[in-house]
Amino acid sequence: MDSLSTGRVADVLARLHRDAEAADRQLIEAYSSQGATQEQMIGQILEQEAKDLKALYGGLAGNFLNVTPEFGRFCYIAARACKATHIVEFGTSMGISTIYLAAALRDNGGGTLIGTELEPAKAARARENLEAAGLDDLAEVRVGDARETLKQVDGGLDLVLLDGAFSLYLDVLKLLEPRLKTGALIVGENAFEQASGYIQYVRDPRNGYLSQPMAQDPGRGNELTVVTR
Ligand SMILES: C[S@@+](CC[C@H](N)C(=O)[O-])C[C@H]1O[C@@H](n2cnc3c(N)ncnc32)[C@H](O)[C@@H]1O
Repeated sequence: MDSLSTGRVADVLARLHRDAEAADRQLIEAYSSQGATQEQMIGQILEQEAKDLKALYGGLAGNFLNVTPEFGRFCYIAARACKATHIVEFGTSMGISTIYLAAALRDNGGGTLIGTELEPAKAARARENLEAAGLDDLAEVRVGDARETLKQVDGGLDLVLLDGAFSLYLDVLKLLEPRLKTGALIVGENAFEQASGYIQYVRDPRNGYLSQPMAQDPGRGNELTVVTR
């Protein structure tokens, strides 16, 4: 049996998805009531990130902004399929995606996950949630800007999840690039074409990747990339 279907991990994830829905409801309603197109919303977020990224995410410190259960399961399946033992996650928040990925490490027989989160209070909650799920021995959550916290990462990465500030995906990828194994998977959530040049970079095969949008949740910027070099 896998850890997602039953037991402690399944219970903690069910509780966290409920908590997340309650905590983020107002924010989601506020965005949808603006009547803005998705393009406009992405544009607004990118503008805010460019102006003051720390203030933007500081203002969202009480929000989960989490992956959906379907996307979380996709991350688990991807990590199981490539028998991942070394994972990095950009954008840990309260640890929901971290739990899906750490559960895959556990079911793969062990490994290490490095997560990174700008907001100290969120990182602390992520650690508590990992502990509640019995996965804290597999995951380290680094506090601070990923452009600093991910400078020291060992090689041999099997999988990277990019789910932080939209405008930083290319910077974070470039930082991790020398540590990626051939065949490693990079899962991008909210990897939008108008942000950072990330999509253009990974879709150019000359850069050593093969990449395409995922069919899941179209419009949410889900991109699956494999390292081909
Ligand atoms: C979309 S949420 C991540 C959700 C999480 N992956 C989950 O499924 O529960 C993005 C997170 O990235 C964090 N973040 C934004 N910019 C960051 C940066 N430069 N370094 C580290 N974390 C950052 C934000 O504080 C926010 O909590």
